[in-house]
Amino acid sequence: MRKKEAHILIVDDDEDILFSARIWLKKFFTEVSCLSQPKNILKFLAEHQIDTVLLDMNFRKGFESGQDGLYWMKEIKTLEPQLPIILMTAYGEVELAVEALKNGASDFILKPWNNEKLYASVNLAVDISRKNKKLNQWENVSVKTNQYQLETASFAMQEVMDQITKVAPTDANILLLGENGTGKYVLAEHIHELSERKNQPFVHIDLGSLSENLFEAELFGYKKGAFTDANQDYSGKIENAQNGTVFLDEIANLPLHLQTKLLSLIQNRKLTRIGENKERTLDVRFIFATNENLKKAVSENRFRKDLYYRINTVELQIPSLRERLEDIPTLANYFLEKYKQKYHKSDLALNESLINELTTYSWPGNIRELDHCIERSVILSNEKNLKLLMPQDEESDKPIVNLNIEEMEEILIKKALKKHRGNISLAAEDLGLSRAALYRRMEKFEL
Ligand SMILES: Nc1ncnc2c1ncn2[C@@H]1O[C@H](COP(=O)(O)OP(=O)(O)OP(=O)(O)O)[C@@H](O)[C@H]1O
Repeated sequence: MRKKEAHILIVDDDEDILFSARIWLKKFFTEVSCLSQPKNILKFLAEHQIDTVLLDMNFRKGFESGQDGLYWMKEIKTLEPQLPIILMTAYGEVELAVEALKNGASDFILKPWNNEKLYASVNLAVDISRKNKKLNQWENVSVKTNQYQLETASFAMQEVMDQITKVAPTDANILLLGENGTGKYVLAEHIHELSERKNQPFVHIDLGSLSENLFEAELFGYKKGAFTDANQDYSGKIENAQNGTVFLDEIANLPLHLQTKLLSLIQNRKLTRIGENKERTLDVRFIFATNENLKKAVSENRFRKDLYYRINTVELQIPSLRERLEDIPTLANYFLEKYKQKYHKSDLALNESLINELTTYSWPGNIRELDHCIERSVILSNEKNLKLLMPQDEESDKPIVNLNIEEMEEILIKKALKKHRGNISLAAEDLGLSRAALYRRMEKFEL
């Protein structure tokens, strides 16, 4: 079995526990570190990218109240609020478990543990940690890509992957075009991993999920006093990617005046923070993405032509899922395996008729929608039989080729909004879109 790229930290004063947990977890995860003294946790976290912490609750003999563990958990949460922490104790009290979970523990394990359960708990925490890192768009994220299914049987996708292999090791700017959920982020991260910059930061900046008035400060940084709220010097996200890769997502959302500033930055490789005269030399590789038609944006003067030609040194069109139907079985099985493990339903399987059902749907939300569909189906199926819960779509049995995608998108969005009584978050989740992406579409269809 291929090990998952993740760094697990175990903190316990019992060397035997450290030894046996490490041996077991090393089978599944690439890196497992141990600390016997909790006072060293914060320094360790500051120096390493950790995905999950396994933390003992009692470090002092005679003090078995669990308060030590709760104290250290709070300390960790102050430094890294989203880092999943699994607490361990030999004293199985329900109250303690409840208190730990209430205080933000992602799970609670009793010693001596069952190895399978320990693995399942850590594995789930690692997945959550990755999700958090991705959601936290403004943090430096350095997760590896082997948690994805990148092999493809589709000719169109093979072409994309071939080009990626060629261009990834260079510093060429790359523009990834494709609908929402086609895997542009996944591919950007893959490109970074194939490049010489792989051990440097990979910084994802999503211009679709940020308010426009934060763009400049967040991208370029500022000097203390540059504007009312600038209480201290602040390095922008682009600067934070020094020596690494910046993935600038939803680039079409960048307003014209910042397009000019970005163009100058890409051309001159010099960055000036807001309110500063000093130029800082920048060494980063840029990857851009959008689901908009940039050529159209250029023709409508919403996007600078010179910037467009600067960012599309290599332009890759990522096919939608309905254009790569041959990948649906592999992707669906990949997600099924993931969720079988997560929800402890090892007997579920996809048969031919279920695969057929999957391939006759049009997947407007692409891989993200397929992912959610399989997760929902696993959760709601009984232990033995997988029942597919396809996205609600009366149109799904019509031949795909004759359908107008735009119209279908609109129908689906209306349905999702109706189903969830206008709740944007739930509708977006159901559709496999981000909230920002759903808002953009609602604007487009004037809903
Ligand atoms: N090759 C893949 N293997 C496994 N999961 C994938 C793959 N490609 C995409 N996914 C999953 O599908 C979802 C959408 O992928 P991603 O965020 O990369 O798409 P995107 O094109 O950047 O979407 P958006 O434009 O909405 O931001 C994610 O949950 C991602 O993990």
